[in-house]
Amino acid sequence: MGAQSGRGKAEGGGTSAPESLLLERLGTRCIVLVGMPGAGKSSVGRRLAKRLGLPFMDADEEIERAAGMSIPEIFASRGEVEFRDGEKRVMIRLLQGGPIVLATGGGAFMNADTRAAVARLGVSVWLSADLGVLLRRVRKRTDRPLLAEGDPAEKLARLLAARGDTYALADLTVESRDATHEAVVDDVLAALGTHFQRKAEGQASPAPSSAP
Ligand SMILES: Nc1ncnc2c1ncn2[C@@H]1O[C@H](COP(=O)(O)OP(=O)(O)O)[C@@H](O)[C@H]1O
Ligand SMILES: O=C(O)C1=C[C@@H](OP(=O)(O)O)[C@@H](O)[C@H](O)C1
Ligand SMILES: [Mg+2]
Repeated sequence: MGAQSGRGKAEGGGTSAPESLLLERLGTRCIVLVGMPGAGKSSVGRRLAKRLGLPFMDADEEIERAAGMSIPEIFASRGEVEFRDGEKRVMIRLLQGGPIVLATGGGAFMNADTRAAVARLGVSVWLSADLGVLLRRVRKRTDRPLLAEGDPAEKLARLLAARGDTYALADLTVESRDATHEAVVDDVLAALGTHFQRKAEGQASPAPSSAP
């Protein structure tokens, strides 16, 4: 047994010092991954959680579990409005269970109530990616109702144009580049580390004097 402690398990068993510090600074907040379909929220999120030794939750899976149906079935039988309603409820419930890594569905962060809950209970990370990368990735699966009909490239472009400014409200932006999942996990960890370090330094520095 090494001398290291904590929940995060680095390769080889222990917890690396930066990851322990990150967990300490995260406290009970959730790491919330937002962004377009194909950004890697689910697959990168799962690996990120493993690296930190945190539970991983995928809002889409929880919605499916609660409804007893797949997402395409929910869209087909109940419609998108009801899906979004359930999504908001599930997001707020999951956010209350931190610390976890939470992968959202691509539309979840568009809801203002959900964004307010994320701001209160989480640190949000926009996994951004260019359209070419997204398109290659979403072509691997056909269970996204919003991309099911018509030209997926055009649909993705329209979704990104409508949502990009809102995703940019996230606390952090990390490019979900065309590299391995683990490389993107490294980038997310680095961005979180810098974010918490800056916050810690901000709290430690004295208030600026208003004296002339
Ligand atoms: N960095 C990456 N490298 C290689 N493949 C990736 C990467 N990120 C995501 N993918 C793949 O792209 C597809 C969509 O990823 P997923 O995690 O489901 O995205 P999201 O949940 O954001 O829609 C999956 O097949 C996933 O393995
Ligand atoms: O962008 C969206 O509105 C959606 C994205 C999907 O999740 P992923 O982003 O994980 O594909 C899923 O929530 C649903 O099909 C709607
Ligand atoms: Mg997903």
